Amino acid sequence: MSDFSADADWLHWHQSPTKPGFTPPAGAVDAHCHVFGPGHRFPFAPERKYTPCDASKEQLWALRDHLGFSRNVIVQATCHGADNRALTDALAHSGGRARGVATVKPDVSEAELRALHDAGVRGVRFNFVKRLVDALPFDSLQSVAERIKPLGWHIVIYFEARELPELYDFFTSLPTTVVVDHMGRPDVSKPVAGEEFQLFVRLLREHGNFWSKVSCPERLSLTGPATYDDVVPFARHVVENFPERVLWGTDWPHPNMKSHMPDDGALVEMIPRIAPTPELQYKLLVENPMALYWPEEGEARRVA
Ligand SMILES: O=C(O)c1cc(C(=O)O)oc(=O)c1
Repeated sequence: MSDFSADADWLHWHQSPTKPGFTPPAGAVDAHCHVFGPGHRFPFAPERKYTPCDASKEQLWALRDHLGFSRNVIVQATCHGADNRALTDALAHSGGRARGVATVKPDVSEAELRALHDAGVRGVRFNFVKRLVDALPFDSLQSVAERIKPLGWHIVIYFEARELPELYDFFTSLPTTVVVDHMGRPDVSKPVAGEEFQLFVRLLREHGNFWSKVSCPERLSLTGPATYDDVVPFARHVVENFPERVLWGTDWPHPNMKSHMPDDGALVEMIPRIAPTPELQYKLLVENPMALYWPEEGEARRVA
C-alpha cells in the first residue's frame, strides 16, 4: 500500500502491452524510463508537481523482458526531486543491467556524487519544463555541470521547443555531452523544415556534443495512438542525419499522459519507421547507448 494517492486524473500504464512484431537487436537498451516509489519506501518529493501511482523496478524489468530489451537507463523523475534513492535502489537490483541519470542540487557533496557514480549513475538531468519543476538559475546549473564533468558524466536536458531560442546559448555553453529528451518536444503541426524544428536540428548539426532521444511519440502526436504518423518524419530526420547521436526509450510508465496511455509494444513497433535499416537500428538501440552508459564494455571488447 502506498502512503500517497495518485492524482485524480492519473492514468495507469498499459496493463497488457502487445508483443512487438519488431524484434530489437540483441543487447538493446531502453534508454529512457522511470521508476516511481514505491511511495512507502521512497517518498515522493514535497516540491513535486504531480503524484503518480507506484511503478516498481520489478515491473520495469518485466516490461524490458516482454519487449525484448536487455538493459535500461532509468531517468530520475521530477516527482522524486533530488532524492535519488528509488533510482539507486533500482540500479542496485538490476544485476548491472541498468544505469541512471540523477537530479542533484548545486550543493551536492563530492562524496554523494561518488556514491551516485558507484551506484551506476552516469548523468544529471536539467529540467526546464515549467509544469514539472521550478528551474534552477543558469549559474547554479553551470556549477553542477562543472562538478559532474570530472566524473565523465553527461547532462540530460528537457524543454519545450518554443523555449529553445532563449535557452540556446546556455545549452551550448555546457561543457559535457548533452542529451536532449524527446527531441526537444517539437510542435509536430509545424513542418520538419520549418524554423522551429530547424533550430533544434542546427543545435545538433553545429554542436557535436549534442545527442537526442527520439522518444515519446505519444506525447508529441496530435493524430493519436493508432500510428503516431505525424511524429515519424521528425524522429526519422534526426536518426538519419545524426545516426551516431540518437537514443530511444519507452518513457515507461509515461507520467502525466492525459489523452491516452500508449501500448509499449506499439511504441517498439514504430522503431523501424524511424530507423529504417538494421544498421540504424543497431546504432540507436545498442551502439550509442552502450557508448554513453557502458563505455567500459566497448573498451573491454577493443582490448580483447
Ligand atoms: O512530460 C512529462 O510529463 C515527463 C515527466 C517526467 C518527469 O517527471 O521526470 O519525465 C519525462 O520524461 C516526461
